This record gives sequence, C-alpha cells and structure tokens, in this order.
Amino acid sequence: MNILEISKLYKTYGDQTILNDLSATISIPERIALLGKSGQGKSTLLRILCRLETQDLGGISFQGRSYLDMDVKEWRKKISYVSQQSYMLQGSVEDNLRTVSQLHRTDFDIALAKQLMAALNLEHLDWNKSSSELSGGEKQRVALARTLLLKPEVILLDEVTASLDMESKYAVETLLIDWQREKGNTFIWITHDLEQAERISNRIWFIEGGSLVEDGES
Ligand SMILES: Nc1ncnc2c1ncn2[C@@H]1O[C@H](COP(=O)(O)OP(=O)(O)OP(=O)(O)O)[C@@H](O)[C@H]1O
Repeated sequence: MNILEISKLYKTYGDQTILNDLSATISIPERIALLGKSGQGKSTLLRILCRLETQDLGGISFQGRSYLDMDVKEWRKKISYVSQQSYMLQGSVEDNLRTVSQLHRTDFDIALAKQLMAALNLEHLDWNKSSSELSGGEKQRVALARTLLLKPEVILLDEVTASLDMESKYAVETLLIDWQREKGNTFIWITHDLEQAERISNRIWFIEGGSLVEDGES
C-alpha cells in the first residue's frame, strides 16, 4: 500500500473556502505538477500534506496509516515541504545542511551533500558563509539540498525555481527528475509554467474552486 491518500479535505479561512472536498490518491513513485491560478489553494494543500497547517475536515493517510497515528516529526521526515520563500536557519551553509541529520539523528552524508550542491550549480559556494548572506536563488537551492538529504518519500515543492535563472532552473529540474527515478520517490511540484509542468511530470493536477478539476497523465 505505497500510497498517500487524501480524503475529502476541507479548509476555510474566515468565509473563504480554500479546499472543498478535495480527494486524491498519490502513488509512490510519481511526479505530479500542480497548476492553478493564484490564490486557489495550492500552497495550502501542500502545507496541509506536510502538516504545517491543519484541515478543517477530511483525512490524510500514508501507506495505510492515518496522519493522526504518526507524530509530526516522523511524518515530515517522510513527507517534506520546500517552500517558495526558502527558510534558512541561522548560521552557515554547512549548519543548514547538517541540521536535517541532527534533527533526525542520522549521520550527515557529506559526500551526498557535496554531490547535491554540485548538481545545483553551487559547487563553489563557501560552506562557511552565513546563510543570511546568500542570494534568494542560493537560499532556495540550499533549502532544496537540505530537504533531499532527508531522502523523503514524498517531496512537496512550492515554486522552487521561481527565483532562479534558466541555467539553475534546468539544473534543479534535472536533479529532481534523476533523483526521483533513482530513489523511486514522489514529488508534487507547484508551478505556474505549463512547459515546466510538462517537462517534469507524469501527472498534472489543475486546482480550481478548492477541487482538482483536472487530473491526468502528462
Ligand atoms: N494563514 C492564512 N490566513 C488567511 N488566509 C490565508 C492564509 N493562507 C492562505 N490564505 C488565503 O488562502 C488563499 C489560498 O492561498 P494559497 O497560498 O494556498 O494559494 P496558491 O494557489 O498557492 O497561490 P499562489 O499561486 O499565488 O502562490 C489565498 O486567498 C490566501 O490569501
């Protein structure tokens, strides 16, 4: 039962309905592009899936286990979110990369970290540099490497190439597709770029009015 199941999710903010009876079954592995106009609840859906927010009604289960039966830390190790505004911890680049293993008490895989940084066109970035001194695009890619080091089974990507130049954008796409094929994980990737959606996905979702109005192969 290698699936993430979303069942009848409802979410409102005040009198605004953001998710309205949204259900879906997500296989692992799978590559999903999530499209939809601004303000349609894409980020809200991903934030609920990694339990940064709570739905008003409905359930989520992963490999047959309800989200209610798994503690948040264990859940987020399996289902991780990379936000649009990349969140950096205080300290150096290396501190940021190491955090994940410290948090989850696993060994820091320095070889993998170097490999990821190189694949993200960051091989020349000084690991002693303070995270506050990084550019937006550097922060975004360090945040991505930090998440991949956790090897989540489901990676939730919120417009992660939005602040990148073309070369870095393609580097991120290549890395995530190669990683997905090799590890057999799933990603759900929010993008406003239809061409990118077609390049990166095998399944496309279109969200509108709080529901998935399209769900098909790409
Ligand atoms: N914490 C919150 N409190 C109140 N309203 C919120 C909150 N978070 C999101 N919203 C509202 O919910 C709606 C959906 O927001 P969300 O960020 O999920 O949309 P989105 O589809 O990801 O948009 P975009 O493509 O612009 O990133 C928006 O109208 C937003 O203003």
